Amino acid sequence: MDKSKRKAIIAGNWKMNKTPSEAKALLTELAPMVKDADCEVIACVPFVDLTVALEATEGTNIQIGAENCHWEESGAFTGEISAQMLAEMGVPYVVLGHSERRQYFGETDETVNKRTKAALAHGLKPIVCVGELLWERECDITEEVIARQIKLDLFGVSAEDVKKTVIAYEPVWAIGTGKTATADQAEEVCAFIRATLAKLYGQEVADAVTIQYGGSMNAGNCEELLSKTDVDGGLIGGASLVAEKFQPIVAAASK
Ligand SMILES: O=C(CO)COP(=O)(O)O
Repeated sequence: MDKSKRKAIIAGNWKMNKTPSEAKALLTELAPMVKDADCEVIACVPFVDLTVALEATEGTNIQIGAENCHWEESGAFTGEISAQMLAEMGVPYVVLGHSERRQYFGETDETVNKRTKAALAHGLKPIVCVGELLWERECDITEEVIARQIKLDLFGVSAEDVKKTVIAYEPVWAIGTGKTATADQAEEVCAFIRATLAKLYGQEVADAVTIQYGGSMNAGNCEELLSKTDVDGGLIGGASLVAEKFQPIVAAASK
């Protein structure tokens, strides 16, 4: 399938940044700057910012996402937020399996899989993050690691649901380090992800899935990264926290 037929998605992942008042200010500033975007624009924000973010973006083309969700609907899981709760709020997207969750909060492929299924069951679109550590790249097992994550994270997810799922390729060594994967490195792995999806679900499904690159994407490097055949968008951390830094990435994806 021609890349132009896939919807490009530029998503900010704010991580643990922005209080509710700061969230409102950023989204209010950003909305007019991206109103003519020819791609999907998403801001994934801390749970406590969701209400204000949904209000501030009402009637705009910015969609809101959460940064995680639990797989149970409710229960004795102190500190957790369920997919059902997010769905009732009207949150359309949720980031799952981010490397920071895997690294610092014990997230495993098994729990990413459970969260992904719960999100889909409640009509949320998951942005499932995969990516290799530096030593895994140096040991030349990047493809092995990525194939394993894709297979386990999507285990038991139907082809129809995979089409609603966004995959974000985020090499862990490129996150917040200022060290970006080259466009060729990003393309190589994003193409490998699509080939893995094709093996599991068939080419038609694989061709329909949006695959993002994430890891120090910014105004200076986004154009080359986004020009690649299998890179359909970006998941952006640092550069999503300032409207003037995020807007050029949206503009590059809209070309
Ligand atoms: O982790 C990321 C997005 O989820 C990338 O973060 P940076 O853009 O800050 O490297």
